[in-house]
Amino acid sequence: MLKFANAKINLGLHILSKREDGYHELETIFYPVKIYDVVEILPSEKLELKIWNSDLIADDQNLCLKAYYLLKQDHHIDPVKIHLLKNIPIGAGLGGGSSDASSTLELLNNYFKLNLSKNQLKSYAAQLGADCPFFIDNQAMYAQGIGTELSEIDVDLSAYQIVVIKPDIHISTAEAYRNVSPMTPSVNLKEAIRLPIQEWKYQIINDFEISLFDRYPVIGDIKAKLYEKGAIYASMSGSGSSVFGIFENLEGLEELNKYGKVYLPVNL
Ligand SMILES: C[C@](O)(CO)[C@H](O)COP(=O)(O)OP(=O)(O)OC[C@H]1O[C@@H](n2ccc(N)nc2=O)[C@H](O)[C@@H]1O
Ligand SMILES: Nc1ncnc2c1ncn2[C@@H]1O[C@H](COP(=O)(O)OP(=O)(O)OP(=O)(O)O)[C@@H](O)[C@H]1O
Repeated sequence: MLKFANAKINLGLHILSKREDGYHELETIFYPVKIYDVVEILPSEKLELKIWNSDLIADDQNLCLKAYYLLKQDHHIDPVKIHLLKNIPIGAGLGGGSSDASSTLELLNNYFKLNLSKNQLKSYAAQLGADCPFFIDNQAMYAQGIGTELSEIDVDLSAYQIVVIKPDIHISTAEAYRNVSPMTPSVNLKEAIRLPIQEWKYQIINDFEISLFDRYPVIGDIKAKLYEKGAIYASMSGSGSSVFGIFENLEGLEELNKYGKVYLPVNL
């Protein structure tokens, strides 16, 4: 049994306050993008994880195994072999590990016929990471709280092409949060997203950009280059380091590969 685990981008990201537990209250809009890992579950005598195309260590800290152990606490599930083909860059703000975790929950739910509801799966996903529950819905969602309180929002970018550039910079999410200052947003994100996309440039902000562009100027350079190449809207995604641009067409973007790895949408 196999699942293509897509990535996500953040359309706007406001860090509102820091909580007692060290997490941050935020608001953001998650949007799925056509960059995929592949997760496969196979019958096995013993639990095993194999990873391709990545130097990730296949240990118990991997989110695919964390998802397995989490379900095993409550359900009788036999050992399986999990195959993971990585393509979503790590430390990119694209939710790759989170997507793999949620995809593993869904695959195990189907493989062992656990009949878990979407809400039950989202509850398990929230225990694996703040970005994980979104991937159970896997459609444009407005997120609050630490990122796990989700509500549908009407955003449709299917008429556009989303290009992602990943510079050779790994940013840990925790590090990014340690260096960001919560602030009261000057724009209502749910209203701004309803503006014509041509106006998003001035209204829809990722609060991580201020601190991270200062520490890694090349990320800001990539954003500027995407606009130079005709992006209607461009922004760093999540806690970085990747930057995405929304285009009407993909002509003339070859030069972007000197800034990092270019990820073009894959129409499966
Ligand atoms: C930056 C975003 O990608 C925006 O979508 C998410 O907030 C991050 O979600 P994530 O990678 O799933 O984050 P987690 O794995 O849950 O947490 C990693 C670390 O990020 C910090 N963290 C995460 C989410 C949040 N709302 N506040 C935080 O301060 C915490 O230090 C936490 O220990
Ligand atoms: N299956 C996995 N794929 C990628 N990273 C994983 C996985 N399992 C555990 N990790 C760990 O999770 C951390 C973050 O992974 P992930 O790719 O989700 O972060 P990200 O790209 O920064 O996304 P975001 O910050 O938006 O959640 C990495 O440090 C990695 O070591």
